[in-house]
Amino acid sequence: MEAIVEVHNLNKTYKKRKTGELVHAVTDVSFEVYPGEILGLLGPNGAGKTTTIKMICGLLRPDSGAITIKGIDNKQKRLKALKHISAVLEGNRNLYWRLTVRENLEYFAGNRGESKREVRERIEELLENFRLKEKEHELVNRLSRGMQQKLAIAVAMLADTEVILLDEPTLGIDVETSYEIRGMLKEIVKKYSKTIIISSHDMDVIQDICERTVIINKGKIVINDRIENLLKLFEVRTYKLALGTTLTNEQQDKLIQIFPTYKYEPDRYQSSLEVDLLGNEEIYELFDILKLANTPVESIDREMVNFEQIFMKILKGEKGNGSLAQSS
Ligand SMILES: Nc1ncnc2c1ncn2[C@@H]1O[C@H](COP(=O)(O)OP(=O)(O)OP(=O)(O)O)[C@@H](O)[C@H]1O
Repeated sequence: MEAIVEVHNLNKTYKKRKTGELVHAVTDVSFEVYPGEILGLLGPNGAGKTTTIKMICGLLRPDSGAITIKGIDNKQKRLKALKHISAVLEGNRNLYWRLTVRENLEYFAGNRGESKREVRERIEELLENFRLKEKEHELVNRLSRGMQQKLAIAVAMLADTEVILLDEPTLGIDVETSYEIRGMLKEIVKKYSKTIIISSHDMDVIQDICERTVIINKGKIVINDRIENLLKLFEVRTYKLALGTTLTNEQQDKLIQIFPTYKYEPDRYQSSLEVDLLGNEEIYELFDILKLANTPVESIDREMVNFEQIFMKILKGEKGNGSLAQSS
């Protein structure tokens, strides 16, 4: 499948106004986005997500590198390329605060050359899809942040572009509306065959709605992979065991060889032992060690690693189990 957005070796440096110091906001960033995909740009604050999004939607000029949208270079044929993209940027909701929900939709639909009936139908559909119908006559400045964000996305949908860029769409929004927006985005992609690039520092949001994520840290891509693969790559299970007695020195020597990160708290009546296991085989090695002194196991609890822990490991530069993470 051909990519709909291609980003090649982007670089952007800012100069701090006060000190003149250079900030390398984006360094050699390359990735592709495929039609129908929701791609997550994930990274901590200051990672370079907004800068990347602004370069893709033509609001910032890269120092070097290229961006193509549907094969059109956005430097050489800027307007033609940008016709395929709409964006909702964080903190800048592109809405008229003194107009109502419906009036905003009517205003932004106004200059698209559609007939009045077509415009009315589109607006009705968006009001329904974004569950804004009951607030259609409310002034935007009276709406909650979550409602404003839903309207901003609905306005972006009016342009009917294939690609939609969303910068931190759930930031500062209550949990319920955040879930509602996530659900809507999934629906939009399916129903209207859209491609979405979404930036967030929230692992939960990315894991919930994206199939693939590009993780950025300090302006550089550290990983570009399917979330499912990342979960497999870092599949570590922590086993917590309650033991009926203490471990012998020989058992502890063996443990440190096989499970270097193990945690042990001895207690005459009930000791606790925590080990991280990568593969299924290792559990047998653990039982072999316990058998050496016939240590009774009173209970076992298992915890799976979650995407948030994986994200932290990736930021710390860990490579996962066995196969190396790719970074392009
Ligand atoms: N106009 C600017 N002038 C100077 N430095 C800037 C400017 N805009 C961004 N930066 C710096 O560039 C780096 C990347 O910022 P960017 O906003 O792209 O990151 P981000 O991942 O979107 O983070 P956040 O979630 O905090 O917005 C940061 O160190 C930021 O301080």
